[in-house]
Parts: sequence; structure tokens; C-alpha cells
Amino acid sequence: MTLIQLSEHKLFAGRQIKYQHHSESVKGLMQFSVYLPPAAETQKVPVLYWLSGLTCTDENFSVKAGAQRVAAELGIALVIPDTSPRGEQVADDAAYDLGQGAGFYVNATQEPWAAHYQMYDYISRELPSLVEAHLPVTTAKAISGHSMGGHGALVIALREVGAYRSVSAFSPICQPTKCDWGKKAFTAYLGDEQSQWLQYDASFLLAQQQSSVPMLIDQGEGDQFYPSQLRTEALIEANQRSQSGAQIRLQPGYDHSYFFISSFIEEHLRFHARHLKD
Ligand SMILES: N[C@@H](CCC(=O)N[C@@H](CSC=O)C(=O)NCC(=O)O)C(=O)O
Repeated sequence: MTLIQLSEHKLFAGRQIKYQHHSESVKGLMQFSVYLPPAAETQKVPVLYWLSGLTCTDENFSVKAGAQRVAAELGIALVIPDTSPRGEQVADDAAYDLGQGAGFYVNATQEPWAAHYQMYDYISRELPSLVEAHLPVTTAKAISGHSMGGHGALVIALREVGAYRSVSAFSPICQPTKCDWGKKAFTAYLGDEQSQWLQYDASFLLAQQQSSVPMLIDQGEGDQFYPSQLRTEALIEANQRSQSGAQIRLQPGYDHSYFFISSFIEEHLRFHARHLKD
């Protein structure tokens, strides 16, 4: 599989690069961005995967989060994929919370979505293999994300036991089986059988077992989607029930935007660095 470089910018002595490639999982062209810190010029570096939220591409986090300065200092690569398959041949919906830009990081089983919406496999298997084969990175991985992407990061880290050194999330959709965003997307992508939904519900997965993956979550108390869509309390309860030791912090006054993410991204990067450098 080849990577086609679309753009490159020097940034904090490292490189911000956008790639395009054919994906076997989603059966089409995908784009992702990478930040390679200066250390990657001379050695392999660990990677933080960032999963974005509804309506996003790889651009939102790349230009709004302000993560690259600290990633440069810590010697961590950032890999920032798109949030769904794209293109005229790919099923879509007029609403912002279904279809292109809203893949929910699941493997769809229902038509017309199943042909291309295989985002779980793309993020958890194909993309790391591609990145590790073509870029100067080690196999040490962490994962983080925002909102729909926070849901994706938590579900992937909880299901792929041992694959990620740490997981973090900003304003994650904690219990998608019980909120309007999740119920709409899961009905479309996975069908009406709700037992199929639970494999993608972080609160359900965390309640089932004591998780050993270090986990940090920040939720703004001024978030317009909190608590109705995000259901943070379900994750807090699951964390208590399973005694998993996740840090789940409520941050007074912060909303759902990238202003919140940029306020705490440094703490998340330093949290991941501690586990990636072990
Ligand atoms: N357009 C919608 C809300 C869309 C939105 O807020 N998207 C968030 C993620 S929400 C959960 O996944 C986002 O990251 N937007 C991109 C950005 O750069 O801020 C509406 O109007 O309600």
C-alpha cells in the first residue's frame, strides 16, 4: 500500500504532513494528517492517534488544538485520521450526525452503509499497520479523541486490550446506546438489534471488566451537549463498578469546542508521554 503526500509544513522544527491512500477496509481513498516531531528525523518515535468528532476531517485538530508544540517537545508523533469514508460513491445523509463526517468508528453491517463504513477496522488495524510500515514510528501507541472521537478512542482502547499504552478523551459520547446521536447512528449502521450496539458502548465495556489501560477524561460543565448526549455519569458509574481507576474530571465553565481541547491538550499529551516512554 502506498502513501501519497499531499502537503507538508514545517512546524515547531518538526513536520505536519497530509497523506492520501487507498484503504482496504473502507474500500476507497482516505486522507490523514501526521505531525512528526523533530526527534523523528533521527529515531523512531511513539504515536498518539487522535479521533475527531462529528463534522470533522483531519484538519480540525491539526489547526485548532495547538498540540504540535508539546508533541515536538515530548517526541511524540500525532496521527489524525478522517472521521468517515468520503466520496460520491459513498453513502451519505443530509444531516450532520450521520454519513460522511459521522462514521462513529463502527463496522457497519446495514445497507447502504456496510460497503464503506468500516471505520473500526480502519482505525484499529489498517491505519496503524500503514503508519508503522511507512513512517519513523515505534509500535508504542496511545489514543485520544473528542466527542464522537472520544467514544471511538475509549471503545477501541477497551476492546483492543494491550494494543494502546493509554487512552484519553475530551467530552466523549460515553453511552451512545442511550443518547440521540448514538441511537440514530447505531440504528442506521448496525440495525435494530440493540445487543449489537453494546460492543461499541464504552460505559458498557468498562462496567464489564476492570480495565488496566490508563485513562484520562475531561468534560466541560458548560458543554451544550452535556449531559444529554454525552452521558458522562454512565462512565463514572462504570468506572466505580469495575474499579478501573480512570481519571474523569469535570471542568467548570468549559464548552464543547476546540477552545476546551486547546486548554487541556498539553496535560493529555504529558499523560500519554508518561506511558509511551515506559
Ligand atoms: N454542527 C452541529 C455540531 C457539530 C459539532 O459540534 N461538532 C464538534 C464535534 S461534536 C461530536 O462529535 C466538532 O468538533 N466540530 C468541529 C470544530 O472544529 O469545532 C451543530 O450545529 O449542532
